[in-house]
Amino acid sequence: MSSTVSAELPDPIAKGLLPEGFRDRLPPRAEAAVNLEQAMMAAIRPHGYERVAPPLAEFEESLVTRLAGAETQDLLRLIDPLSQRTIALRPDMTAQVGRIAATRLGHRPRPLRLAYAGPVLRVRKPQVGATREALQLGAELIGSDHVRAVEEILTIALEALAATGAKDISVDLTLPSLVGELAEGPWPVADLPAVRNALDGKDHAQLRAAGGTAYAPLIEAAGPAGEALAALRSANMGEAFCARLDAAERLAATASRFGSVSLDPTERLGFEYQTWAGFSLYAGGAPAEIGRGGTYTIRHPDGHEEAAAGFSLYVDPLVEAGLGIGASRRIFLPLGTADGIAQRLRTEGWVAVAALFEEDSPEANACTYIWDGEARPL
Ligand SMILES: N[C@@H](Cc1c[nH]c[nH+]1)C(=O)O
Repeated sequence: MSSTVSAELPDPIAKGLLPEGFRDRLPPRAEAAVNLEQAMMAAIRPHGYERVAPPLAEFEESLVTRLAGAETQDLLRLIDPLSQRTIALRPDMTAQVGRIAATRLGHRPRPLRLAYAGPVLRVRKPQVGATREALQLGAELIGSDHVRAVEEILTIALEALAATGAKDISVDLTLPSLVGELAEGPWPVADLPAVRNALDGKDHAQLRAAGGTAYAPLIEAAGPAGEALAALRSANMGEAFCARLDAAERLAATASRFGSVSLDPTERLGFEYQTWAGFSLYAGGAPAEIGRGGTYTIRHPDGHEEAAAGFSLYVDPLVEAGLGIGASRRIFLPLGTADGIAQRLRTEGWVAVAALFEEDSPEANACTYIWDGEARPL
């Protein structure tokens, strides 16, 4: 967190008063979070994404089984006294949107474009400094994971981020399913988990020991997108993977309109259910990742699977970067201010605080103007 922000904003976490990782959003953070949510949703809506509002909790199994590849995660579970079944608080809204798309909106033509915003809750903190309760918002395009669908999703995510006033935007691209597909195709290995671990640590010696020497070029091919893609192209993955690299190049080109782009083809942390494409978004001054997205697969009740692409953005890191704090002009109206003045000023965009008692003061109400027949700066 930058020093200017921490000087302006009181400490977000009330230690000991709330469980670890939970917070009260105080002024001006609470308002900033709402402003940022509105700015981002306003950027998403004109692309045709209709809002859905799934519930805060639902049956555990539907949260964990809806998306193919999603690992059983730690969920905050409770027994519902009414149904006597285990329900869980949502850690992420994408699976809920997947459930809605596969069931109640299963009859709607594809692609189906849905947007959402609301709190999510994780049992563990995802990153240093991050909270367990987060305000998540996003958009999901259901019915395709074509590169064009991902280009649309990535563009909207970045437009939404830019709409908050965020500066120094950067995008990390990843290819979450690449290693698994190479293992099933041109580069077979005996112990895939060991190879994945070595790639996570970018550890050449461990990679050799795991029998994954063929994968060494993937460690080198991480960095600025242009160079990383060139390195991947010379890694001899075979014809079948050329189209994948062309697609990654298109995504890099899309993202480069908004900021700097890097590629790490083996990054998988936080991409448990994403398939061929994944991305993380960052902005200057924000202490944590702002969002993530990519392609994934929804399981329908009849067993068939449907491709989708989407993104989620998290509001709190942007608040920590000092964004969303509206510069409202606050005016103090002393006792006896004529009727109608307050209302007029408020419709003109002022925050007008009316005195209740003689001893009320502009200072105590954080006002920088006072009304004395006109708005006078203090
Ligand atoms: N919900 C995912 C991101 C995502 C949305 N759609 C696809 N992926 C997350 O927050 O990490």
